[in-house]
Amino acid sequence: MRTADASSKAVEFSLAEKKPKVVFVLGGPGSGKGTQCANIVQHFGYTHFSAGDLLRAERDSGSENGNMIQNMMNEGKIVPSEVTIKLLEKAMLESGNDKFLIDGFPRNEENRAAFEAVTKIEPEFVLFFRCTEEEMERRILNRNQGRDDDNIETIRKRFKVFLESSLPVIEYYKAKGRVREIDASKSIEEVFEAVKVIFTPKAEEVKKCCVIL
Ligand SMILES: Nc1ncnc2c1ncn2[C@@H]1O[C@H](COP(=O)(O)OP(=O)(O)O)[C@@H](O)[C@H]1O
Ligand SMILES: Nc1ccn([C@@H]2O[C@H](COP(=O)(O)OP(=O)(O)O)[C@@H](O)[C@H]2O)c(=O)n1
Ligand SMILES: [Mg+2]
Repeated sequence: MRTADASSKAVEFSLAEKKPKVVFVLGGPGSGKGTQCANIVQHFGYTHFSAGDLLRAERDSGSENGNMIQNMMNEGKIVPSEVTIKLLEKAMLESGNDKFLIDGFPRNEENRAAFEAVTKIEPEFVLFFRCTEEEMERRILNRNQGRDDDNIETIRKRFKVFLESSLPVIEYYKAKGRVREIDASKSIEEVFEAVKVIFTPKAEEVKKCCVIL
């Protein structure tokens, strides 16, 4: 039997076997990724994994990587892919679902290339929440989740990492026609209206349209 602790070879085989559907959810810190993923889960049957949440849980579990993760997060830096991908694989394999929202990943080229090499999974599409820095900063400073990295000094570092390392990943998928971009500066409800259009199967849109007619 393949377990979560199985060798990476077996895990790779198992994920390839299951061929899960993956949507990457990207956007700057505070753009609303987690908020909208919770809405998508309720309406569209996906399972949501936030790379940041998985890393924080790993840090808090007393793992040998705990200090490294904490130090990277405090600097707004991106944890080596090996660590994050193992956590994502384990979570996906244990979930039993076959549709995943992967939030805050891939955050740099190393994340992207390593995930593809290890899992052989290509995302269905990339949901990109575009938001101004001014608005993201305001949201993070009001977030009140007790996160050490939600302070102005670290926020500025995270914005820089987003521009330098994460935007190129979005550009990579844009060139492949896989990015679905949303104006995330609007209210939570307005953003979700735009999200719903993207996740609603085309046939259902036609059905709705026919009922109205
Ligand atoms: N569209 C929005 N308008 C105003 N506040 C929002 C919006 N989306 C999310 N928020 C709030 O902003 C903060 C950051 O949202 P979050 O979903 O944690 O973003 P991310 O995961 O991208 O960092 C949270 O406190 C959330 O309640
Ligand atoms: N793929 C990822 C995602 C997050 N992280 C780390 O986790 C931190 C918080 O990520 P997050 O996704 O929870 O943050 P938000 O964008 O939700 O504010 C990042 O600043 C990184 O230090 C990472 O190293 N690699
Ligand atoms: Mg988040």
